[in-house]
Amino acid sequence: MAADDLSTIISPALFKNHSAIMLIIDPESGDIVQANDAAALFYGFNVSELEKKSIQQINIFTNEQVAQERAAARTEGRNYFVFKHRLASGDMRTVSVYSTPFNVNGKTQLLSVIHDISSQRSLEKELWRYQENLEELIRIQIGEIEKKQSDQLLLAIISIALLCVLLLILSVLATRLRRAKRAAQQDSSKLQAIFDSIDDLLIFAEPNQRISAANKKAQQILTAKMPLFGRFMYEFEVSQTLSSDAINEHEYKGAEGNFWGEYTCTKVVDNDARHLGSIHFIHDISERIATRRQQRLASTVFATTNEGVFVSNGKNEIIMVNRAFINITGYSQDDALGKTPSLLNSGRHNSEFFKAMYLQLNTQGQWEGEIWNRRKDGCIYPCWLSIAVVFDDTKNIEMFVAILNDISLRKENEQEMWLQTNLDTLTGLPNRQHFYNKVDQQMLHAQAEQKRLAICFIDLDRFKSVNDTLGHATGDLLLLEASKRIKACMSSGNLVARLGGDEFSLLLTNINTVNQIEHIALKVLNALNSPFVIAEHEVFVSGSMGITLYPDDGLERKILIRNADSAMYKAKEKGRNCFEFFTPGMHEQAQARSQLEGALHKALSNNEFTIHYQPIISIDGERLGCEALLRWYNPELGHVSPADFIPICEELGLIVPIGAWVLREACQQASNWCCKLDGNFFITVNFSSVQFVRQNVSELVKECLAETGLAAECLSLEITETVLADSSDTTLKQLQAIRAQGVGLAIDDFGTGYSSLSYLKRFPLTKLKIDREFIKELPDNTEDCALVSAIISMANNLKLKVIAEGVETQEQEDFLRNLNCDYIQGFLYSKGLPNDEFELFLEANSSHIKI
Ligand SMILES: Nc1nc2c(ncn2[C@@H]2O[C@H](COP(=O)(O)O[C@H]3[C@@H](O)[C@H](n4cnc5c(=O)[nH]c(N)nc54)O[C@@H]3COP(=O)(O)O)[C@@H](O)[C@H]2O)c(=O)[nH]1
Repeated sequence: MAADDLSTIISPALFKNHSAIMLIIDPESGDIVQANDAAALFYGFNVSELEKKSIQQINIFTNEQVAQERAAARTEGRNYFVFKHRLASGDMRTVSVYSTPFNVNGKTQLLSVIHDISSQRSLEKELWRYQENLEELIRIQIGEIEKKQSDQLLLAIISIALLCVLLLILSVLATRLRRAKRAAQQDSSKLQAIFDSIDDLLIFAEPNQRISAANKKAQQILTAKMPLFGRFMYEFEVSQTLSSDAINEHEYKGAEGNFWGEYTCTKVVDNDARHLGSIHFIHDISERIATRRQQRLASTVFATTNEGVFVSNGKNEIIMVNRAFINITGYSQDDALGKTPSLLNSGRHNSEFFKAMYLQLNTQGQWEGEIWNRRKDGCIYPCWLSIAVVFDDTKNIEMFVAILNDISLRKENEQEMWLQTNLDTLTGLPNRQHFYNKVDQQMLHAQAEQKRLAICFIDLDRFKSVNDTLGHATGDLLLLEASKRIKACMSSGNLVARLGGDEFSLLLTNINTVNQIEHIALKVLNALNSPFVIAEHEVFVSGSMGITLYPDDGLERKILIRNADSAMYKAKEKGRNCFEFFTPGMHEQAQARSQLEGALHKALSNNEFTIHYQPIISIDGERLGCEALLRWYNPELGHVSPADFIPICEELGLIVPIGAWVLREACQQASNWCCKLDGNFFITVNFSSVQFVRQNVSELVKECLAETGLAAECLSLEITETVLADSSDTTLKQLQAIRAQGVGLAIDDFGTGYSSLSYLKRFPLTKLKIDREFIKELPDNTEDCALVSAIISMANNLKLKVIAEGVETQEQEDFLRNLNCDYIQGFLYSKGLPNDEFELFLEANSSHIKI
């Protein structure tokens, strides 16, 4: 390493005045940069002359000789060189030169210290010459001595010498052989090292393809730990397409599975052109082949996938689109290339949307989401877009790869599914599930906003009758119309749902005052109370509404729903067509109803029913009959009025078995009494419209008459107008079949339902019962008087017998007698009586009766 500058080696003064010959030489040019006084003295030039010369002008060695000397010094481990320098006088001097490098302004220079070793060399030569002479002299003397030795000894010596020479030659030969062998081994190792450093498979195979040499890579790849030598090249070929002299791509069997190689084969021949074998060179291209396959696969996928793919460059200009992209967007390749993806912009998303998208692409390298795009034809469609950013080595965006899926169909299906799950198919209103979800959602909102909600349950009054009598199709139309009316009463933000059957519910939000709720409730009830014209029928229904408030009445949806239900039942109890706000007591009532329902299910099998018989007496007192009235006594509930439990039996369908039981029992009793009164007796049995819809009443009647032996003429069925309102042929046929048996048909509660005079003509009726509502205020209420009078006169015209029920006073009886009413039924004579009591009544009154 060079010293920093000359002064670190020697001071300028010391250099100048030192007795040693010193030169500073530029090693690149050989120029003598500086010489000291001792140098000037030695070379015979003054200092300035010396400093204009180059060392080559002084050193008489040629460049080759200088190089040889440098090499000799290196080999001998010398730190000096021996050169021959020419002096100004022309004399030659053998010098030893010690050179030390140092830096001047970053440039290396040499400080050379020169010793004149000419005299030392000549002395050495002299000494050598003397030595040689001495040795020669000794050799001559020895030769003379030897000459004097005997011939035998000479011969022996010669023999031994010859032997030694021979041994020497042999040993030299052996040494040379060893060296040659070692050299050969070294050469072989070097060659092997070179071969092994090659990262491809290099195999030498004999003409018969037998492998005789291979590099490390070939060994590793082809057989791993097993020896490769002795195996044949063809053992590793997968196909027989190996070409002997062309670069080709082939598949090979490797130790760890097949691999692909680029194959080259070179024939090796000797000087006589004899084929010695071949060098097989295999470059592993498995990765290239895999990449190529992947690229092929990717381009096939790109071309054939159903997902639209487009690629844009760093400037976001589209540079590639696939077929699916063209199909989805309607833009051809020419339309799209060079444009930015804003070509697809639908205008549905604001700039914030795209800002967020590109921010995520820049920071996270990918974005995906739902987006609305516009096709070339202008149509807007939803897609699922996935964009991936490809960054270059300097982390700049090189391209965007976007995959576009048209999800219109999926959306439609989702929408369809959503509709099916959340909307009522008949009315299109939100269904129960959707309503519950909305309640949950609005409760959270109301809680956060400190607002009040109202949940209103609406049950259509008498809907069941309409459904049972006019049929389900009409019932459906009624529900549809009712839903429209309710909806029309709602302001935005409020929700109407159909919970099922004839139950609707309202979710009123942003409620500030109870008045607001009452206003809406009245509006809805009024809308429902107006007549409906459904399939040419004028139908009258109304609504009963239960209202509960959040958070006042409960904090949980389940509780609020239960409250609204209880309040709705209360409204029903209060006479329908009204609304009720929930009160805590209602819950107990709802529980009571549930208890009632449970008990009703077991009442028949528990023999809890009995029948009371209420006398019906002809106005002239000559004929006697009775109405069978069902009574229920439950050990826990006590006596329950039929007005309470019959509607529930109808709702639950229990009226069918219970009604059949009543008919059988009544016929049985009436059969006895008929016998006693010699056939001059009749009994009326109530039948609900539900019974006509759910069973064949005519058949039931036939069976009961047959079983009990009651004459058909002694039996009348009391049916309500709802039975007649059923326009279906089945009911009519049943009624005709009943009449055909000789059984009478009385229309009950006339004037309260869908009173239509056409019923009276159309159906084979025999009696008409005026409802006690019209009798109650006789004879004071002139309107009722006129009505009852008209009903009796009309019935007379139609040849129908008239029974006035609910007659409690003599005045009422007198009024009815004057109108020629046929029969009287009411507390004036008797309430409904148990079996034995009715028999007593019969006994007491039969003497008045004409037999
Ligand atoms: N489908 C069936 N319905 C039945 C059956 N048994 C009874 N019912 C119906 O239940 C309703 C209530 O009946 P009930 O409480 O028995 O009342 C009846 C009479 O007690 C009552 N009535 C009779 N006279 C008077 C009276 O002077 N004043 C007065 N306040 N009430 C009186 O009227 C009821 C009979 O009415 P109706 O049937 O319309 O003739 C009732 O609708 C029954 O029909 C059954 O087995 N099946």
